[in-house]
Amino acid sequence: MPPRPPAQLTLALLKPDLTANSIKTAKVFAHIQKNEFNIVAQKKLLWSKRDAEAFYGEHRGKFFFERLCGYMTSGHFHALILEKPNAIQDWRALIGPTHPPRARINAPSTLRSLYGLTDTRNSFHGSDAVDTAKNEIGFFFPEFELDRWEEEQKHRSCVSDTKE
Ligand SMILES: Nc1nc2c(ncn2[C@@H]2O[C@H](COP(=O)(O)OP(=O)(O)OP(=O)(O)O)[C@@H](O)[C@H]2O)c(=O)[nH]1
Ligand SMILES: Nc1ncnc2c1ncn2[C@@H]1O[C@H](COP(=O)(O)OP(=O)(O)O)[C@@H](O)[C@H]1O
Ligand SMILES: [Mg+2]
Repeated sequence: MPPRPPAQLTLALLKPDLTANSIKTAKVFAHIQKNEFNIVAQKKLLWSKRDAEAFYGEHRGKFFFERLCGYMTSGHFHALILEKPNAIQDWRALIGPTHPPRARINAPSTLRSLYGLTDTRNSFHGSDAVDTAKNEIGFFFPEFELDRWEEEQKHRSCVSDTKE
């Protein structure tokens, strides 16, 4: 049996438009389970404008920054830590390209094509790299012990290696 690739964590958001619709939210959690993501932690929260501007600081000054912050403070939303091998890449692939109208043409089975409304109101977020994921997990889950999780991964891979 080939050794199981190491697990990875990513930060996922189900944005306010989606979270406001409990039927669509339930369908998205079913997609998460079907795609074998383990939900390591989750919380439902409401952002202040300050929170939104801090999280999306890389986009300050872009034409859509104000509408993005307005959107992200328009209601409660779910933040999740998802775990699986290649979690970052797999979650980005599942949610699809940033702009739902284009996703409906180029990536019709992705979550943003299925549930996204407009370029800004695209219903999902996923960390775009390992360092981003680490920062974003710390932003939403400062209480999560990332170092301890990484130690546990090392231990799991040692145990599975000795079983080979
Ligand atoms: N490059 C550029 N694109 C723009 C600008 N204004 C709007 N857009 C794009 O056109 C899309 C639709 O613009 P709007 O009609 O204002 O926004 P909307 O349809 O309410 O959709 P969102 O605001 O994106 O939720 C935006 O999502 C942007 O992608 C702009 O000033 N410059
Ligand atoms: N051209 C755009 N027009 C409207 N909103 C945008 C545009 N580009 C990005 N956004 C909004 O800003 C968020 C962050 O942008 P970005 O990091 O580039 O995309 P992603 O969320 O796919 O990583 C997007 O999820 C979307 O809500
Ligand atoms: Mg991004």
